[in-house]
Amino acid sequence: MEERLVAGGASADEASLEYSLRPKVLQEYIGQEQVKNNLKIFIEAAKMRNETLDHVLLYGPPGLGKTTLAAIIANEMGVRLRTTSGPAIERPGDLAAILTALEPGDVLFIDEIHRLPRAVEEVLYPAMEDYCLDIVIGKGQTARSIRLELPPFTLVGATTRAGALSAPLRDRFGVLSRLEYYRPEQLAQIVTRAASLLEVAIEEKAAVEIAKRSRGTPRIANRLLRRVRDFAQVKGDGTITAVLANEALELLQVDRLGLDHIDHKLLQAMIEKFRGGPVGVETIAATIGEEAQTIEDVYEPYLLQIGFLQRTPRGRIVTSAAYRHFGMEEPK
Ligand SMILES: Nc1ncnc2c1ncn2[C@@H]1O[C@H](COP(=O)(O)OP(=O)(O)OP(=O)(O)O)[C@@H](O)[C@H]1O
Ligand SMILES: [Mg+2]
Repeated sequence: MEERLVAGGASADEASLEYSLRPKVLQEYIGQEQVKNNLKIFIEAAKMRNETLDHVLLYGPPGLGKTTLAAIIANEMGVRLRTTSGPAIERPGDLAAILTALEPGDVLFIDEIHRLPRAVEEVLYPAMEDYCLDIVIGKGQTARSIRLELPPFTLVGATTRAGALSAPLRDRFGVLSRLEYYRPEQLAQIVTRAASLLEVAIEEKAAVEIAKRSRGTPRIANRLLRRVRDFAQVKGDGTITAVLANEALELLQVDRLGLDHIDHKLLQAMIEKFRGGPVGVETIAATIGEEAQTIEDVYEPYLLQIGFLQRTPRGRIVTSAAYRHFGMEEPK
């Protein structure tokens, strides 16, 4: 897969910068009103009762703020955050080590929780339900199981693929929160906030322009902002004006809906080779030389979201809106 400016996932060198732009409290977290309001109530109630917060599952596309929210939850609860991820926990023993090191009330954040091995998942069930750990000691005839008490803790799981989570695991979360793509006006607010943290002046119209091209995703908004800032520093006096923003985004080849050359390639292949479909994902994948899974997980969600693609039992269809965007005639 090639590197994309409008990819939802984080690039390798982005982590530390993202960290500095992360809101630390719910109040600073823009958008996702429903998720925020729910969490606010659960957090307040748990604090009033002096209990740990119920386990929380955060799911939604990459870059929408799951990791950010996990840190906010720990912060608002006034407890420590321990972070790990599904692929990092290979054996039940790895999880046991993490769980027994927790202190009462801690938030344990497991990113990409759908990638936990099944054997590890099974250790997690009683830990989530009863704060205990069943471990087997010895082998064969002499093997026996002992039960270890754990401190009460809150598990916050994050996943981009809620469907890939097993039902028993999903059922053990008390709070399930789905993050939605952000509206342009919310993204403009996020851009303005990030600009002030980066200490760069930006015109409101420029923030709106960046927001429109950010595919509903704060991570992309912040990334475009940094690229436009570089441009404004070199070409202007440092202030990001609407004119400079537009010029930069044009050069970066992100169109006014945030589509890049990969989206264009995919849609155009469907239009030119298959008269706009219906065409199966496997066939599209073979045509543009990509994995079907990548198309489903990475390329397609935003195109479906803005109504440029439609999913049907017979395959994907390019919609009239997409034809209009490219200024192309739709076949009868
Ligand atoms: N609601 C928000 N308000 C302001 N900034 C946000 C918000 N949500 C996300 N961001 C910004 O977007 C960036 C990406 O967010 P985050 O890393 O939390 O996404 P994620 O959902 O965990 O992505 P992934 O699925 O790749 O792990 C962060 O640096 C943060 O600054
Ligand atoms: Mg994350």
